[in-house]
Amino acid sequence: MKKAVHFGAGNIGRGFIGLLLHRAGYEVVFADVVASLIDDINASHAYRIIVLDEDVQTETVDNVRAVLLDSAACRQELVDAEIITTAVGLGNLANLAAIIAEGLKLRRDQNPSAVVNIMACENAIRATTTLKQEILSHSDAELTAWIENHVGFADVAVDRIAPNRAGYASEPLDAVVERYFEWDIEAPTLKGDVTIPGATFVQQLDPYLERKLFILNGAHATAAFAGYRKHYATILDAMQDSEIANIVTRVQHEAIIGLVNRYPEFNMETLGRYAESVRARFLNPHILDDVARVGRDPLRKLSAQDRLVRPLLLARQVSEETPGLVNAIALGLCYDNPGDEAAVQLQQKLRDFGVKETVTRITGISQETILDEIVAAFDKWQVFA
Ligand SMILES: NC(=O)C1=CN([C@@H]2O[C@H](COP(=O)(O)OP(=O)(O)OC[C@H]3O[C@@H](n4cnc5c(N)ncnc54)[C@H](O)[C@@H]3O)[C@@H](O)[C@H]2O)C=CC1
Ligand SMILES: O=P(O)(O)OC[C@H]1O[C@](O)(CO)[C@@H](O)[C@@H]1O
Repeated sequence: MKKAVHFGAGNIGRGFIGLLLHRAGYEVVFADVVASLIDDINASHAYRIIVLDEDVQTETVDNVRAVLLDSAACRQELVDAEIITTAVGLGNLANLAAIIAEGLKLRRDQNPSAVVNIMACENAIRATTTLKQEILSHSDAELTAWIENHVGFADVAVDRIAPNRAGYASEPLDAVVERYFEWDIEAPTLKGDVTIPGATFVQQLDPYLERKLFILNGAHATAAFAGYRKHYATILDAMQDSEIANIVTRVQHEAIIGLVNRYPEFNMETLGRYAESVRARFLNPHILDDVARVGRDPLRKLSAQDRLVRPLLLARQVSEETPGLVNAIALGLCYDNPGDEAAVQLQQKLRDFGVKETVTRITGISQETILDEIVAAFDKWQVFA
């Protein structure tokens, strides 16, 4: 039976990537850093997916195993895997790279002719390319040459809201998800034949990736930051506040202006419909998604290449004003959740450097006009402190 190794047995790993690989006929081996999770998976070799929609449906994923990340078993699993995927969080990819490089070295020695494909299913621009660079930094010239010939690195966009168990889960491994999903895979960089029913194979990923990261994740982050500021617990609560819903819609509209200018295949109407469908997903009454989960790691979400700053700069190429994205970035700066390490660091930066200097340090934005707009919006949101 063909085998896939998936790093990160968390919400999206179990609830989406593991599921589609299982449906595609792979035995899925999860690799994770949490020992109790490994034990649970190896005790049952199966888990449930709970799909939250008007009717709640369940599906069982079986034939799964798990290994601890930094173990000999983990490296050995890579020797005969056909697919290697990750969903560990962008910041954790570097921790995987040395282990994957070591596993690929074993593979070169034990199974040299078979090809394998790697896909990093993280919310970021071209995370697989980032992972490839990290892996190659742990490889000598000989291994690098073998990797270039035998390992495909396909960038992907993955879209399915998989919240933190949302009240419906009763077993430790239950994964709760919305019904909608989309997994776009950039086909030209794959090695050999890859068939994953339900995935979409595309020639050029950028339009798909940016559409998803800006119109969905950017809007979601906005709802989370605004929701936290106005003391709501969930995205659903936040989206039912008309002021927040308007800002979210505005953020999407501005992102669309930039995307339509950048990609000839897009137009305002189709992206407008996409944005509307995304807002409907945020309003799914069965999904109780914590604003803290969706807003997690504001330093990453406010960085130059991520879901708010990049669309702002794209929109500013064609529009003089972007009040939605300016507000979203200001709300991100206001995110002072003491339970979020990056938020704590962000608040320290604000104290150390002031608002304007902090924005430049985090986002890379240096244009005075935009900085002044963000500072003004930040000041305005202090009323909800
Ligand atoms: N939850 C969602 O709806 C979606 C998440 N994503 C992306 O997927 C990634 C994971 O997100 P979630 O599943 O929500 O997070 P999560 O926190 O539920 O799962 C992450 C898993 O990775 C494990 N992990 C952390 N560092 C690791 C390492 N170095 N090696 C192996 N395992 C490690 C954790 O123990 C955890 O089990 C993120 O990049 C996120 O942006 C993408 C689309 C949807
Ligand atoms: O996983 P991140 O990048 O921290 O951001 C959370 C976002 O990811 C998702 O979990 C999946 O795209 C969204 O629900 C949310 O917008």
